[in-house]
Amino acid sequence: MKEKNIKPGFDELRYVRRRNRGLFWSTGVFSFFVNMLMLTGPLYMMQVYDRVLGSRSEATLVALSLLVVFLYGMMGLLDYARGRILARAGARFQAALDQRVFDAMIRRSAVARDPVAQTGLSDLESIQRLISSPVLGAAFDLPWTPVFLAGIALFHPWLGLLALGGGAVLIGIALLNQLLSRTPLQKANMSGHKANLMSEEIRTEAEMIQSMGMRGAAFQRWQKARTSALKDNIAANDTGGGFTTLTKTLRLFLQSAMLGLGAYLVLQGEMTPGAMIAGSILMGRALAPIELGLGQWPMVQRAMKGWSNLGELLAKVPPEQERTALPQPKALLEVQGLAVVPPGDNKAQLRNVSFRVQPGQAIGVIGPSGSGKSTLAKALTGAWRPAAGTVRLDGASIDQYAPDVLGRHIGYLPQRVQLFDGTIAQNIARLSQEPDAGKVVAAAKKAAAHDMIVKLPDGYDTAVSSGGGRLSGGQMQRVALARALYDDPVFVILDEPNSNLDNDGSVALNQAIKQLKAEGKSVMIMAHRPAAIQECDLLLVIDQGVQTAFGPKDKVLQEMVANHQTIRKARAPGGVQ
Ligand SMILES: Nc1ncnc2c1ncn2[C@@H]1O[C@H](COP(=O)(O)OP(=O)(O)OP(=O)(O)O)[C@@H](O)[C@H]1O
Repeated sequence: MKEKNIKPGFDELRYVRRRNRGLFWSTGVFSFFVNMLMLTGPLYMMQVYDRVLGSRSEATLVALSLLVVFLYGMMGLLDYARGRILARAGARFQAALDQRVFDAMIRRSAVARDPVAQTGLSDLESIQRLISSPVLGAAFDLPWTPVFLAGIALFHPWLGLLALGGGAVLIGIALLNQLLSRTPLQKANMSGHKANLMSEEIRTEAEMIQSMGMRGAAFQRWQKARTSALKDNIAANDTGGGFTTLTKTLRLFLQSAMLGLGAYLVLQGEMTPGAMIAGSILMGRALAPIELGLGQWPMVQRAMKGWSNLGELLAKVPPEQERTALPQPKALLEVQGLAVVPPGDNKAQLRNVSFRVQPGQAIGVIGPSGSGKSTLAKALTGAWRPAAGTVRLDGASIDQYAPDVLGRHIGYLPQRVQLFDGTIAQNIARLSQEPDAGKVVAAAKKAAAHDMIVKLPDGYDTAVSSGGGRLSGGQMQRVALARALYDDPVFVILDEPNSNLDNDGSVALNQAIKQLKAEGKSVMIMAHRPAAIQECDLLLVIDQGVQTAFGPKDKVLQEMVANHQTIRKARAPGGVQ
């Protein structure tokens, strides 16, 4: 099958699995020889009991023993090689899909709150772990179970019957185990995942928890989640553990039963003692893969769930189409009839918004809290997809740009600034491992952050964390502004850019906006404070998700003042009620 004909979802997983076919075939061939060599033990026993002990020949014993050492050595080597092949098959499977799953997780999480998007990478890892584990080796051994059972029947039909009956009971137990332990295991996995997420959240918010005296409450919350995860885990263990013990006990019993029945047949003169011992060993070998699989069932179950989650996730998020590269756009933004529904919500928080920004213009977006300003910013950056209407940059709708390319054209300073673990330079260069120093410094200078950064002990190489590390709120905001201006975007969206800035910071910000305008770029500023819209030419007013005014700033402000006065007069004594 050609790569382009693959349907997104399970087909992609199967395709990658098929690409490992060569490795699986060699595992199969190795398994054939390993299982053939498994006969070494039983055959040796037969020879020792029936030949050596009968003939009392020490030379035969020595020769047989040397042969056995060689054969076991070969078996060990082949088994080891098989393990190495499977480890590589698992790693290859993961490497072939990690970028695709990573992208799908991010793209899905940006548009919906979907549980399958939360666990994508760990689902992929659970499949990799299963492929690399001895359980998959055991799966390759499983086809040999009936062969070994048939081999036992060759010693004596009664022994064969016992082996067959025992094998059937064990397979029945395995099926019952799958049926009964699936739900508890899935529940345990889910509650464990929830508890881990919570502890991660508590860890990242440690400072706030400490400063607000929330440690006890946070512990209780986490403890509740952990207790429920432990309870689910114990329930799953009780079910799975019961089956594992049952299998082990039954296997031991069957091996002894085989000896007992064998001894009876020897007494009847129907079999040799060597065959009796060999039958018992073969029985153990035949049932070993079932026992191993049952013991590791949580891993199998986790991988199966991972496979179904991943298939669902990839089906929901098809790979991105290759887009024809567009030339560097002009800073012309046109929004027409835009409506936005936030991910996980079913109500539009922004409706029928239309405006146009020309190169060299700055537009202010004002409106009360919760009116939809940040929602507009997220739609313009392409993070949230419009439910209706269009957003065009230089004539092309923004989905015609590859997301990474659009990210370079549109700089974005979010309302809630978050940095990433790394240096300031890496953060400004949007996580590039080898930041272009020239571009980083240029962006920092534009954002009036350069002087502040070089005053830090390690300058641009100062390590910061998601919460900012040693940076103050205002310093973080300046670094984030530099990040927004990195690589010369043509359109810059600043969501409450001066919320943490002092007077100097605000002046520097306005200077940066002026410079961007002079370069023919355009800027959008979401603001509460008048100082932030000083450099704006246009004003867009949003109230409860609806555009109530748009036009030149002074005209819109005059209208607002006039409306305000009309309302005041109307409310004043003698006014129209
Ligand atoms: N992820 C989300 N899921 C559901 N609703 C959301 C989400 N984000 C925002 N909203 C809702 O959308 C509406 C607009 O929120 P938005 O953040 O755009 O307001 P804003 O104008 O930026 O407010 P502020 O001035 O306080 O920053 C609010 O009612 C908010 O509850």
